[in-house]
Amino acid sequence: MAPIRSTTRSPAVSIYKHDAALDASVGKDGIDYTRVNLLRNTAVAKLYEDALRYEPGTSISSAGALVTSSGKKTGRSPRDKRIVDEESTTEDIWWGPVNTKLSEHAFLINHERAVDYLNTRERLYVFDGFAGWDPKYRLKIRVVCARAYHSLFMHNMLIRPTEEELKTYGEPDFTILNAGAFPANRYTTGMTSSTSVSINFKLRQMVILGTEYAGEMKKGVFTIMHYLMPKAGVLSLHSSANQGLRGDTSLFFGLSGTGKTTLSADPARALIGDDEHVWTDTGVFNIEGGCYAKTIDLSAEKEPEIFGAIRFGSVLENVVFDEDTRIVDYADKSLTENTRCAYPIEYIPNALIPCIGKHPKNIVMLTCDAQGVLPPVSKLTSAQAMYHFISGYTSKMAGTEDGVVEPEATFSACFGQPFLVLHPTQYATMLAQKIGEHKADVWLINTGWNGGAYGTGKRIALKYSRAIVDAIHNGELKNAEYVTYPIFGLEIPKAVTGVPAEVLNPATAWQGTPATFNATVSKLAALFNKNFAKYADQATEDVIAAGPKL
Ligand SMILES: Nc1ncnc2c1ncn2[C@@H]1O[C@H](COP(=O)(O)OP(=O)(O)OP(=O)(O)O)[C@@H](O)[C@H]1O
Ligand SMILES: O=C([O-])CC(=O)C(=O)O
Ligand SMILES: [Ca+2]
Ligand SMILES: [Mn+2]
Repeated sequence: MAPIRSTTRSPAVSIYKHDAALDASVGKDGIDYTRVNLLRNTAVAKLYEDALRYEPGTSISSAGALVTSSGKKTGRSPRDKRIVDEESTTEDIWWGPVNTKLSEHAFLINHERAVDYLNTRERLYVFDGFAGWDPKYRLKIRVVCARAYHSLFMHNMLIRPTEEELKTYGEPDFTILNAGAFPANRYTTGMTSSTSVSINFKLRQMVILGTEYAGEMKKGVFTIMHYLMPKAGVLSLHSSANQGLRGDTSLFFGLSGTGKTTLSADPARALIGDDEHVWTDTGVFNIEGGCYAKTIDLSAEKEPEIFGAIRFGSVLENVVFDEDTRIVDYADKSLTENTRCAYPIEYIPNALIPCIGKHPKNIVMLTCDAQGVLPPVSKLTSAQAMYHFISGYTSKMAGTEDGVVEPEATFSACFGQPFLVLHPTQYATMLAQKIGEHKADVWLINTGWNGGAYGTGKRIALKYSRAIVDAIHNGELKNAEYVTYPIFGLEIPKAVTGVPAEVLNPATAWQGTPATFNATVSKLAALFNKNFAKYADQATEDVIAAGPKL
């Protein structure tokens, strides 16, 4: 294997300014690229063989997917995420709720720990890929890791280079050093546990210690894009996207578990991407080359596209299967509720490749309301759209984040607070401008509870949420009659084809007493108001007025 370091740099990246002096030092990322057993962009079959041979807990499912174990951590660890405080970015970063400072020195300690671990492995995997389908904004991402599982995961999730692109790849723009099987030193200044996920924008590196959950790499790339894209004047989004036959694009925003992946896989529409996009002056592009679907309770009947994407090449995490038949039991939550599958986007039959769409016509904000009081669908004014985007209300579902065991009301700005690098209002301002310019319609869909709160009511049927999405796409809802939902001031359609009318209004759907209903509405409205108070000094009058009125 030839050394993969070279001094050439492909011209694809125009938005990321490289400093020659800094590049020279970054080039020395500590990894010995001349070593033996350095496996770069290795064949999928070979990664299967290595994972099966060297990584305990690895199997092949009856469908041919690689079943892997992510070890102790089966979800992300947001409390262990750090961003390096250094002069070139410190003024830009939204320090506070999600971005915690790490000193440059502490980063170097973590970095050295990761490098020493990686360099002393028997085998080392390198995957060179891209983030971003639009060549103008594309980043070259290198992933260095010790597990074949992690390399295959990123092979699926990043955009896979052609042979030609690999030959001329040159230096990466960003490198992820994943030494997840090895812990951070808890006595390093700034560490609060043995898990550490840290990003250094100056050195263009991310270091992972003490967690083997593969989603950290994927969401690390997203965090990097959430910094670089707005700096380049374009808007990064925690959303899925698809496109109808007439080229009409829809975005589906939503926090984890709200239905981005599920609802964007639609046989009538081409899939642009399931989780991370960027809205530019020319349209929308996917950041990723693959999808990462939740598989809990997955069935071929309800989610045929996703079920069918689970085959040779897919990485299936933390699922339980029958010892004899190797058939996966998707209902089994014994390892985690956050069971997942990562597959290349082309495993979805109607994926749009390259994954670039036109300007969005419809924008859906997904929320999974475990209180059961937000309507299954409502049409938002532009002020309401801003209010709900900045609020980012949902109930965190069990599993995706370490420590969450049952639905928990949360406000996650821009429907993706854990991944924001700049202040939420910076993304919101860009979104408002784009919605106005392209006259997109905005909808709020509650894919959560209906008829009562978590514990008494139940989650709204997927077929109803799909019928609502269809009614948005075929124009039925744009021309529907609406009633105003009190307190929240939301416009609810009186009828939607395929959905029982009583389900559409939380008041008529409610199975409990009117008193518990009113109390639940008031409780949630108060939570909204309390949360929004922190943005009040930055929001305009009409946006503030778009919130609930108690
Ligand atoms: N009415 C519904 N609408 C959408 N999804 C539903 C509904 N009812 C149940 N579900 C389930 O909820 C889950 C939605 O998860 P999905 O993978 O789409 O989340 P996501 O928004 O893509 O999150 P992440 O950002 O973590 O990937 C799926 O397991 C799906 O089967
Ligand atoms: O990052 C993950 O593990 C999955 C995901 O997409 C999210 O949480 O938004
Ligand atoms: Ca998803
Ligand atoms: Mn996501």
